[in-house]
Order: sequence, then C-alpha cells, then structure tokens
Amino acid sequence: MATPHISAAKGDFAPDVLMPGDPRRAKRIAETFFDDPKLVTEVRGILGYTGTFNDKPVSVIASGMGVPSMAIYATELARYYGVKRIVRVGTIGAMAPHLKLGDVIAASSAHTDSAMTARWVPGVSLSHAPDFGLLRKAVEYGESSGKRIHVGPIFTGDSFYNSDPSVQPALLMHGTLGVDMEAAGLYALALREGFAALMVGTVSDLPGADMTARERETTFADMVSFGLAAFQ
Ligand SMILES: O=P(O)(O)O[C@H]1O[C@H](CO)[C@@H](O)[C@H]1O
Ligand SMILES: O=c1cc[nH]c(=O)[nH]1
Repeated sequence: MATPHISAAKGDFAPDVLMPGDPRRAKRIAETFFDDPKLVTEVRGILGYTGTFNDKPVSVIASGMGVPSMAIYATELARYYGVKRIVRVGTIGAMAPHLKLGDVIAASSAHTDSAMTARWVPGVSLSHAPDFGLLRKAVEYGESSGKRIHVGPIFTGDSFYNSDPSVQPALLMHGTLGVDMEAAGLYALALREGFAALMVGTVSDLPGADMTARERETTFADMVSFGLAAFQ
C-alpha cells in the first residue's frame, strides 16, 4: 500500500515517528540514533526511515516546510500507516530575549495565523496544544539528564518572509518563546486524526545571529534526545 506522497508498504512505519522539516535531518537522525535504519520512502525527496531505538521500533520522516506540507505527511501516516505518536523535531526562530542559539524548546501551545484550522469550528479559535503524556516525558528527561528545555508557547507562521512586523512584539508580550511553521497544524491534526503530538525545537535564529544551513542540518542531537525520550 502506498499513498500519493509515501511509497512505503503497510507496516513499514513504526507507531512512533520523529518529524523534522528537512529530509537531510531525517537521514542524519536515522543514521545517528537508530539501530539498523532502513529507508522506507523517498517520494519527492521526502526521506523516511525505520529502525530501532532502545530495541523499540521508531521511524523518522521529513515534513517539508509549512503547515500544508506537514499536514499531508501527518495525515497519511495516521490514516494509512497506523502511526500513533508524532514528535516534530524542528528549528525555531527565537523571540524571547533569554534564548540562545542551540537552546531546546518544547511547545506547550502554538498560536498561529495558518488558515488550515481557522474554519474547522465556525466562530471558534481552536487551541493548539501537545499531548500531555509526550510533553511530560520530555520534561522528565530534562530533569533526569540535566539537559535544559524551555517549555512555553510558540507561534506557527505561514510566512518565513514578509510577515507583519507588529506581530512579533505583540506575541512576545503574550509570552511567546519563538516561531516555527508547522507545530500548530500538527497539534490540530493530532486531535482530528487521532494521534498524539509534540513539538520539540532547537533555536536556530536569533535577532543578529543565525545558524548556517549546515548547522541547521547538524545541530539536532539534544532535541532528538528529548523527542526519543518522549516515546519511552
Ligand atoms: O527546520 P524545520 O524543521 O524545517 O523548521 C523550520 O525551518 C523551516 C524554515 O526555515 C520551517 O519548516 C520551520 O518550521
Ligand atoms: O520558522 C522559522 C524557523 C526557524 N527560524 C525562523 O526564523 N523561523
């Protein structure tokens, strides 16, 4: 069984899936963290792998960038491959001034200007929040390992460029830690499609300091450890 966007056979994906935006980050995660990783799909260059971690099956597949792309993969994984838990392992642009490059954030909620969920319940702004069990496991891993994780709201934007400049100060005033382009959509889809979701991210951009493309691809070990710990 394949879907329009995933060529894997039924059973090729584990119930637990890590989901970075970048296909090359997916490959690195599989090669670095998984035992016996196998490529299970590469349609459109969106790489997906399944292996084991701590003797349990686990998969990783890229989402591409933005809510619409992520939504295709998350929906097909849940509907056709029986995926039960998805942890996004992404990069985040910092808004809060106390954050530094490389810091790890778990999104306890995600505000959004994405149109995808805006009309799902007419007249209502839906809350976009993670699965409590996944978030709790990630936080517990931080406590037991001594690795720091910032927990708080982020903003999922539809635009990487040309967003309204007044939005970021207003979001910061309301406690928003940073910005990505998928988390809110993932949280909303999780409720609709019946899987559990969490977003863990690495700060890759600060006002005045950005990671290179290479650093974005490679600076991921801590957030992946948090993501894998959430599944344990
Ligand atoms: O690094 P990834 O996981 O792709 O995440 C962030 O990076 C991309 C923008 O550069 C968007 O997808 C954003 O959410
Ligand atoms: O969406 C994103 C992700 C990383 N960095 C940004 O500035 N924006």
